[in-house]
Amino acid sequence: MSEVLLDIQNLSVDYLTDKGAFQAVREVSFQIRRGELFGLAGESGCGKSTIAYAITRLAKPPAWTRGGRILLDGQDILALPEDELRHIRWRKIGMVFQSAMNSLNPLLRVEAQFHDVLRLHKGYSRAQSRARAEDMFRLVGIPTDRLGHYPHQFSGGMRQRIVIAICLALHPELIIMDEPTTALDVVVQREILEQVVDLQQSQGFSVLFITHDLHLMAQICHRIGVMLKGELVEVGDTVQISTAPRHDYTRKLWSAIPVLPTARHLEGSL
Ligand SMILES: Nc1ncnc2c1ncn2[C@@H]1O[C@H](COP(=O)(O)OP(=O)(O)OP(=O)(O)O)[C@@H](O)[C@H]1O
Repeated sequence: MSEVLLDIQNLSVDYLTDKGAFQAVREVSFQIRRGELFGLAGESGCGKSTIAYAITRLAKPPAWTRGGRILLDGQDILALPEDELRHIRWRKIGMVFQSAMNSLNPLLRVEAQFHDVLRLHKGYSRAQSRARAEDMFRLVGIPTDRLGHYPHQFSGGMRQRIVIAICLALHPELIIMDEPTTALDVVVQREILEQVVDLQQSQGFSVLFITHDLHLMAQICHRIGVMLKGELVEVGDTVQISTAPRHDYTRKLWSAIPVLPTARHLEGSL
């Protein structure tokens, strides 16, 4: 079994509102191993994104991480000073969110956006950034002569691939994908996720994949955690979660889906 990359221990996050503290995440613990695709499932509002933001420490008030530890490679992210955190964000943890394709700067050619990130985090020259950007474009299947184009010259699916490519350019150990393809049509969604699985296998990074779509999740993840109202009610191998769920709520989630999944059984590949 591979070593643990991310170890979340008893994580609790509140939102401090006028009416008092709302406990959005309560005592959640799970681990993600190196090279593992881990899915976090559960209905809207159960706390999935709150966990994603807590891991990156991008959560802003009124969110308040009340307790717990988030160890990345044994280092507690919650205890790090802000300047050290900046090194970890993007370099060690990459993020692709639902609206990521709109996070590209519309006024800058894509090549320049690669350079901004690579200069800032790796000190790359323009030529080094260009070479890395070309590699990344090849990796996500976009012709390299399109690096000089502006974001609006690409389709939504291609823009999302570009965001993934920029994220991968920094070689992160963990990529958090929060509903990364929800805004795209089903065919493009599938193509991108298949590509993420291929990239994950060739590059070896770990993924925390967040979606309300359990069916989709079961097709790409090795293990799945199921959340209900701020608590993690079940964690298991994808095959177990899809064929023999232990918790009533997991069964309920499956029964809400018309077809049973063909779970991707990747046990042993980790
Ligand atoms: N800024 C905020 N202030 C108060 N409550 C919030 C805030 N942000 C989120 N919440 C509440 O925290 C809970 C968890 O929200 P979160 O976005 O983490 O859920 P989620 O599972 O990711 O849902 P979705 O799939 O809809 O994004 C929800 O009940 C939400 O209403």
